[in-house]
Amino acid sequence: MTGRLGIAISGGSDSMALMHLMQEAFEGEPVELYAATVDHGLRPEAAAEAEWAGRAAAALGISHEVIRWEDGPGKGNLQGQARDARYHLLSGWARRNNISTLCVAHTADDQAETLLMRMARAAGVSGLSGMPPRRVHNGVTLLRPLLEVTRSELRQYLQERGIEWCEDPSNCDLRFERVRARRALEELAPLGLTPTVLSRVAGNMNKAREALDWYVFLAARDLAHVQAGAVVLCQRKFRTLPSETGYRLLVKAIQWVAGTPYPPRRVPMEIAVLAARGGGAATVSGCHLLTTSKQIWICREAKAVEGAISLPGQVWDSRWKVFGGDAKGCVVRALGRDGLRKCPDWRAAGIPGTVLEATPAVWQGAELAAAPTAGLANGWSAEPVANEEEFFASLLSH
Ligand SMILES: Nc1ncnc2c1ncn2[C@@H]1O[C@H](COP(=O)(O)OP(=O)(O)OP(=O)(O)O)[C@@H](O)[C@H]1O
Repeated sequence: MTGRLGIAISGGSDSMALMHLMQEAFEGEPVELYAATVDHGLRPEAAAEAEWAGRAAAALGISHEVIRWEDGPGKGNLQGQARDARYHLLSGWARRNNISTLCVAHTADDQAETLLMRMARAAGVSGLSGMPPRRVHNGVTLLRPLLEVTRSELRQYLQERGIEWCEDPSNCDLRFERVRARRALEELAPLGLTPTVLSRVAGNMNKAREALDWYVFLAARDLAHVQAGAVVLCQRKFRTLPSETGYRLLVKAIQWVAGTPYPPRRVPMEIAVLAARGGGAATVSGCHLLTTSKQIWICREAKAVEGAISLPGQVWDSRWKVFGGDAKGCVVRALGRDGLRKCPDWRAAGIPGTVLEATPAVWQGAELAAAPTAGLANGWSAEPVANEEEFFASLLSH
């Protein structure tokens, strides 16, 4: 069976080299290569460069598509928006073409620049792991096979074969932090801080991160469970964890409860860790952290789910399914403080009121028809879409 591999080519030296290297590596193998270029429409020359990249692919017999960024950019960080759009468009293209793996041409130089920029933000082990060699984006596996190869090695390879590439003028624009980092690296090279060495540091950090994730997973197995869609930790055991393990466990719990791939910012997280250790409360990333005499609960923040509304049987807040009773004229909304007051038996389950307020209830206009999590089932059930095992599994994925 023939497999398909995608290559994201900008027309720059790195991705041109990647395309040629892959063409050489898979010559005669049952692998079909597909290339794509995103035309962001941000520079007048971009369309011509994308077409040029297409001709370069065609010359190697590789099918190529130009993908235009039709609906951007909006206000704010232009580079960030262009990058997010690029990954979104490329992964969409890959999915449409049954390409499960897409290669991008980040080099050791890119990795070193990333590391330097993250150091400037006082990054920890995860940040200093740099860009991962493999990650899944939007259901497509992104591979970075050139992370240990330098840009100058790739350019030498291209020059030796007389292969041309496009120079992107923004690579010299000192308004961009990445360009300034590149300049700084030239100064640092005499100290031995070369792209190769820094990308090796990222590799070492990546191994340390994997080890930490493993200990976080073991700790969670020992002291965490999932209840009413919230992550619940044993406070006594949590206090004995090394601070980095506890910090990472809370980050992952908050990400899981909030359903976001992005970790919360450092400062609110540090406040949350202090609250968890000291028996207090905190709000971070649309989640509420509260403590009872023996437990730490991480639940959805009531305010974050105030506007969430769905029909019975549909998924509510991307997290719950409510079903069972007579659905006529009913909608699913958060139980909220008002709803909780209408549930006389809510204390029986031993779940804090703040946690229950952010769980789903069935409403008929202003009337509470059912609140299955708060002891008022009336023939209805509420089940989280993701189970506890998925929380544990999320601790090992990044
Ligand atoms: N316009 C584009 N079309 C297709 N692929 C691109 C395009 N721009 C970049 N790429 C791919 O991404 C790789 C990295 O490029 P670049 O360093 O500009 O990316 P980035 O995505 O901004 O990096 P980062 O993720 O570090 O911000 C390129 O080598 C190429 O494989």
